[in-house]
Amino acid sequence: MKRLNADHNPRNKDRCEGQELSRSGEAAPGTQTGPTEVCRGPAGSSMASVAEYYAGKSVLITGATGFMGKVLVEKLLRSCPEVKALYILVRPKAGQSMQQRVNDMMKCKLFDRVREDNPDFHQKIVAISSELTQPGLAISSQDVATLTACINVVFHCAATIRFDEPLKHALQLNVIATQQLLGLAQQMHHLEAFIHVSTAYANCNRKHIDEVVYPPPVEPKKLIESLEWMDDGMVRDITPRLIGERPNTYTYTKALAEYVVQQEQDKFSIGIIRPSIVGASWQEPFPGWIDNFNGPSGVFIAAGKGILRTMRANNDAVADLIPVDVVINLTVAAGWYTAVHRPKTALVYNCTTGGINPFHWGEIEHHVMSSFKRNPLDQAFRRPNANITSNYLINQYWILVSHKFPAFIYDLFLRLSGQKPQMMRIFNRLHKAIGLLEYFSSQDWEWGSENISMLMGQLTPEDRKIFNFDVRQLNWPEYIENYCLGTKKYVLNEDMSDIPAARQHLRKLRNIRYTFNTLLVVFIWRVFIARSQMARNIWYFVVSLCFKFLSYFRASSTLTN
Ligand SMILES: CCCCCCCCCCCCCCCCCCCC(=O)SCCNC(=O)CCNC(=O)[C@H](O)C(C)(C)COP(=O)(O)OP(=O)(O)OC[C@H]1O[C@@H](n2cnc3c(N)ncnc32)[C@H](O)[C@@H]1OP(=O)(O)O
Ligand SMILES: NC(=O)C1=CN([C@@H]2O[C@H](COP(=O)(O)OP(=O)(O)OC[C@H]3O[C@@H](n4cnc5c(N)ncnc54)[C@H](OP(=O)(O)O)[C@@H]3O)[C@@H](O)[C@H]2O)C=CC1
Repeated sequence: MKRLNADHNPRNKDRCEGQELSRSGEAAPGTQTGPTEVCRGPAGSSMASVAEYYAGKSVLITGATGFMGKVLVEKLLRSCPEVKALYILVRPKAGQSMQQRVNDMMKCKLFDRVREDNPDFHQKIVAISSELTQPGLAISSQDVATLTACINVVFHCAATIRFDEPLKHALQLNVIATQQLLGLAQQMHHLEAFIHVSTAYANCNRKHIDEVVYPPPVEPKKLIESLEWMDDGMVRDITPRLIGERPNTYTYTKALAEYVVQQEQDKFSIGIIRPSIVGASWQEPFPGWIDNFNGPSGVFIAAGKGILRTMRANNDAVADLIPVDVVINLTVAAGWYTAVHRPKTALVYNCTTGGINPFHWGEIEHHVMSSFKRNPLDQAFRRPNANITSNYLINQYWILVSHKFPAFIYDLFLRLSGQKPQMMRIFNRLHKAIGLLEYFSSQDWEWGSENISMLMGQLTPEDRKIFNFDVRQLNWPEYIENYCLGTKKYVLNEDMSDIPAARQHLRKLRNIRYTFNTLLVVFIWRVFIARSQMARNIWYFVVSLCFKFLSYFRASSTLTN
């Protein structure tokens, strides 16, 4: 297995150095001039603003139907209205044709602001049928000809982000499809920038992660060749050995993908975006937009519904959440910078919050819980009251008491009333999902961010507002509040006017709990205390001790007064 030497990947900052941001958030003076020796030299439009650059350009986007891809499409259409066309690679899925899927996507609320500005925005979107796991990405030769003739910028967002993906499939999509897309990009006559979306956790086996492509855990070509002849069982058996310290095939294959992208840096200008845990939008197109259960969103929802009551996480570890609009603003700006300044080597951007505006899992827990108490989700199973702990045994205890026991009682009730039990099944799925997330919520990482600072320094003051990725301005409590409301409105499609009824439901649940606790005390009394002389003696002893303490404290407080 050939291993690459880290020294062969000199740090980007040495070659394309920018200036650090001043504390006020403004770029230091003089940063408008792009780096010189480190770049191929600015292209003709070097002084153009971001929107001016994209005017008249044709852009190719993979993963446009996904969470981040949709936000990217929306942002380009809204903030770069003169963009010529957005070519999106889409596959038919779940019985829907490619075109149906694109039509549905454009009807989505996310596009309301674009629709207001330009009701004909759909004319700029050109859907190309493509299944990324197929040879040649399953793009027709006619479409290949169109793309190679007109594309100026490529944004590669598509990936499998599942943490339980079998290695072969993750490799096929995250690495081989990326290689194929790079092959297509090489044929593009007018390509100015190739932007690859990676993850900040691609190198989560390291504690400090700089903005460099690290040597891959294995030479991708060799791994692809080896896995080709192995059956699924064999691959499953060797996967833990291959991924080593990484927690899943996702982070492993994303690390390999970065390497295959970097290998092409001599052929065209490349940018690699590494977001951390992408959450709901902060500001754009409106606060709190989110459309899936991935990452923390599913955890927040499960906690808001009163299903999740305990989870293993470190209260003091940094929760490196990054709003989706911040990631997309940075991505669009990086596309502009890469095309205009043409850096000689692939520039990596660690798009994270931890080093700049840290917030911790303990604080997230507090704000999520208080937000869902103020604005409850509909039909909660129990009152939202989740706690995180880093202690394995304490977590197991609460799983038993607060998850399994209520699930058992509820399923018993369902069975007795002739319905199908379901709660235990829901908890089993939830435990599997949170088990896969615990790795990320139990520790923290440090990320370098020199290229982010450099990029911010390159933007005009106006572009810094339009493509804002300065997370120092992020107010976490406000963001978390909007995030929780966003899960209610956009993921669960719950009506905000039903909040009073949801609050009433929580009051009902509280009363049920009080009644249940009272009945439990009476039951314990009847079974143990009323029936056994010894239990009664212990009970009287404890009660008299309490009285003695009380009268002692009362007497001593009267004396001191
Ligand atoms: C205690 C409360 C207070 C909160 C404070 C503490 C919070 C700690 C949170 C910690 C979060 C840490 C997050 C770390 C993330 C690291 C990110 C690395 C960054 C990235 O680059 S990748 C993006 C992240 N990727 C993911 O999150 C994917 C993870 N998901 C999976 O791998 C699979 O979905 C999973 C979990 C294995 C489940 O697989 P499966 O059982 O096969 O289910 P499906 O995925 O097919 O889903 C079926 C169906 O269910 C919906 N769904 C999924 N998850 C949930 C959920 N949690 N709750 C409810 N419903 C859920 C899913 O949307 C599907 O619905 P369909 O309608 O599409 O069928
Ligand atoms: N979400 C997060 O927290 C983070 C995400 N990232 C990275 O951001 C990128 C986007 O992630 P996100 O938007 O959240 O992911 P999603 O799962 O929401 O979107 C994935 C996209 O890839 C497409 N895709 C998947 N498989 C295929 C295929 N075989 N052929 C064609 N298209 C396919 C999906 O299309 P379809 O709709 O047809 O399934 C979808 O458009 C990824 O590269 C991910 O690694 C990085 C850090 C964090």
